[in-house]
Amino acid sequence: MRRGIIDGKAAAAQIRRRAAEIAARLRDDHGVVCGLAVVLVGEDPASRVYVRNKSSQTREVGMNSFEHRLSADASEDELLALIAKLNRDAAVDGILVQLPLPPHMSSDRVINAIAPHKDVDGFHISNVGLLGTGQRALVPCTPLGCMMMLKEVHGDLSGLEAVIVGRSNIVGKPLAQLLIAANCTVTVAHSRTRDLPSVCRRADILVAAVGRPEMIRGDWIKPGASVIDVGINRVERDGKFRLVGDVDFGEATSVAGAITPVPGGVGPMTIACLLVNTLTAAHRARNLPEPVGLTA
Ligand SMILES: Nc1nc2c(c(=O)[nH]1)N[C@@H](CN(C=O)c1ccc(C(=O)N[C@@H](CCC(=O)O)C(=O)O)cc1)CN2
Repeated sequence: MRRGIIDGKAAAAQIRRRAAEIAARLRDDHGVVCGLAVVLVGEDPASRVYVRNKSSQTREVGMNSFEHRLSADASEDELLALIAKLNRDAAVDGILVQLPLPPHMSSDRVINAIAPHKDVDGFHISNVGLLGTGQRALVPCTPLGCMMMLKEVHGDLSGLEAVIVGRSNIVGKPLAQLLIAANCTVTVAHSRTRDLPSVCRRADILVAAVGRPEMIRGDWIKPGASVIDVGINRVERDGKFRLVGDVDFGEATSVAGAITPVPGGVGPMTIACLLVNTLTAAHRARNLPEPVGLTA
């Protein structure tokens, strides 16, 4: 087991280097330039940053990036028409609609309109079902990044006790499926869990994905446990804004065996895994053998 602070930025950079090699091989050996379409609806400042980063990193690894922006008052039908066009576009291997969507749109309807084989977020109901039944799926990027980091720390996860705090569709639930598939014993805790601190203390792997700044305290952590902090919370301290996770990092570092920081932990891995999923989708669409050394 590797101990200490898990450097998500460095791990993501390494994945991008490997993604660039694979994209180059696709281009040189098969004449295919992979394409990722990213759709942003509205002007949410954080979403704009994430979309910009996704597009620039896509281009950096040698893939095509197609950015589509709709105004916040665009209709759901307009968005569905754009998705239908991208589904038909042979230059587009992956489609991603940045979340959250404005309140007048149904994210379920929108996500389920994406062709499942281009759903590089892994949110389409078909990919959710495939993952849940242990079949080949496109896997949501944040959970995929968490698994890569955990495998780097532990190697084999078999038999380990994992506690995930948070039951969202995009992190908690898919990560639970991946950890089960890796032979962990998995508990998904949430806001109604009784005596959350003692549930957390059971964990060899503790994942915090609740969106509550520094909720997980040092004395909730089993000594030596691996702590994966998925939270990204913007808080004001002494008149300045800063990012903190769902884990009290200062308290947790002296107890945990390994821990992801915020920023610089899970976040960068999310975007790197999007590139991985786009390459995976491009290989599967052409019945090419999937590249080795990319997934968890
Ligand atoms: N369609 C999707 N929408 C959203 C997803 C997603 O996976 N697919 N996840 C989040 C946002 N997100 C990617 O889209 C994302 C969030 C954070 C980071 C990141 O690198 N964070 C940095 C800090 C950045 C900052 O300064 O604000 C870090 O943790 O180091 C990347 C991607 C919701 N929407």
